[in-house]
Amino acid sequence: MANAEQTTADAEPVLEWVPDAHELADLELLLSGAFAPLTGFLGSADLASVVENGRLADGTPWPDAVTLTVPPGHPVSAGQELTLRDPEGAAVAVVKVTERTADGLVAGPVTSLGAPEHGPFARLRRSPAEVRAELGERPVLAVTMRGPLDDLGEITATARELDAAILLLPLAFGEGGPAVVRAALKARDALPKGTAVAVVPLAPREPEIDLELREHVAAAFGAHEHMAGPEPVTLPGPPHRRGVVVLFTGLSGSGKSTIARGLHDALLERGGRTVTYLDGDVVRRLLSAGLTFSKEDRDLNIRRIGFVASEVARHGGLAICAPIAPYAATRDEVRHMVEAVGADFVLVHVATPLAECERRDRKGLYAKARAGIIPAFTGISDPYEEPDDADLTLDTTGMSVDRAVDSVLGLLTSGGWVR
Ligand SMILES: Nc1ncnc2c1ncn2[C@@H]1O[C@H](COP(=O)(O)OS(=O)(=O)O)[C@@H](OP(=O)(O)O)[C@H]1O
Ligand SMILES: Nc1ncnc2c1ncn2[C@@H]1O[C@H](COP(=O)(O)OP(=O)(O)O)[C@@H](O)[C@H]1O
Repeated sequence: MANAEQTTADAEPVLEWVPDAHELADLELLLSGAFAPLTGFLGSADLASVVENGRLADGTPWPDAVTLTVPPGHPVSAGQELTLRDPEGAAVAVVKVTERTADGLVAGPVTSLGAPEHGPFARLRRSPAEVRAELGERPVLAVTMRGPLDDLGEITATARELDAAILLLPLAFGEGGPAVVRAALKARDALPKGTAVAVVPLAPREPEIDLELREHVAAAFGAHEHMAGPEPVTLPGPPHRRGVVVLFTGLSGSGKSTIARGLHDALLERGGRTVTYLDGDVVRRLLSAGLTFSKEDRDLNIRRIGFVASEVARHGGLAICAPIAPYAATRDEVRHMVEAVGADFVLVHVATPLAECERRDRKGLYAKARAGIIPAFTGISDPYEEPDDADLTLDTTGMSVDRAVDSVLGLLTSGGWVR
């Protein structure tokens, strides 16, 4: 992440940070006025009060912790300005930091550096003030939705009773966001003329808080009445249609690439799934060219592999990767990346013991590592954190390659990913 301290020509340090997707969505709502009366990220007093009794420290009702976390190692402190960037690097806002806590909280009012210009349905992301002006003096019935509306008749009848204009507020966040907006546009066409739509990037919270927050947002958009649309029923597709990433992890020489290649071939022979094998050598030559075997570079290598694999899985593909991936936290990051795109993550630990890997020493690397010619060699002079969350653990000592491949295929078949 490009979170750093940059230096401008006059040597003034520019403090910047890339918030996560949830924080960026909250930021947009703070800037647009949809989170009124909030004008910035909460400090510790407000936070404690909100958590304790659903009110800000001054007693104003507010249901949720709208906060920004910047790791304690970042140089920002109270009294400074922090520029917030989106993941593409565009500066979106400045926080005038009023408080910085030891556990990472950064609080303070935010100022916009320009409205979001792109993203699906950007033109429908209008501010509450714009929408209120458009709807004029009539009472407004706001309907917040996270999925399709199932009872347009009820909405029409309520609006008629109140003599109100209807405002659909699709709460678009993450992968499913565009589908919610499409559902709102479809509903608009079936509702009385004059029904308006404004997209609200409200990240979901736990149900009660979500509902309270929706009330606040609806009120900011000028609603006199608020209806919460039904919760979407999300039926994940069957596993053989879902994307899946199979990550082999283990020491050098444990058998990861041999089994991964065998699995790739077996899946192509069966057919029925699109398969991508991110070969370790190819990755190190292209995607991760120039990276070393330091902890930072190994982590970056694994994140890059995880990113590409999750893009494959996003579109329903099956991705196989076989790096050493020695660190548990980084493997976990990949799991989250994959799950975030609605795909499944399968971890195979090729747990062939070091002694056997060293005995095989296919590339002569262990001998060089022992001789100190290759520094920081996994298992010899660099750590390997054994997984405790593997879906399958294979010690290939005395095992044929076919049997190893069959056990992985068996796992994928029993999980329904392969038929
Ligand atoms: N210092 C050190 N430690 C471990 N491995 C080393 C090192 N230097 C080079 N090699 C060779 O690089 C291969 C491992 O690369 P990976 O990309 O899988 O490693 S990592 O996941 O980023 O840790 C690994 O290949 P495999 O044997 O296929 O695992 C080694 O051949
Ligand atoms: N059951 C098995 N599964 C995988 N590899 C095995 C097995 N039995 C012996 N081997 C041998 O072990 C070596 C593993 O090397 P490789 O697949 O390159 O490991 P890695 O990718 O983990 O570094 C190969 O020479 C392979 O033929």
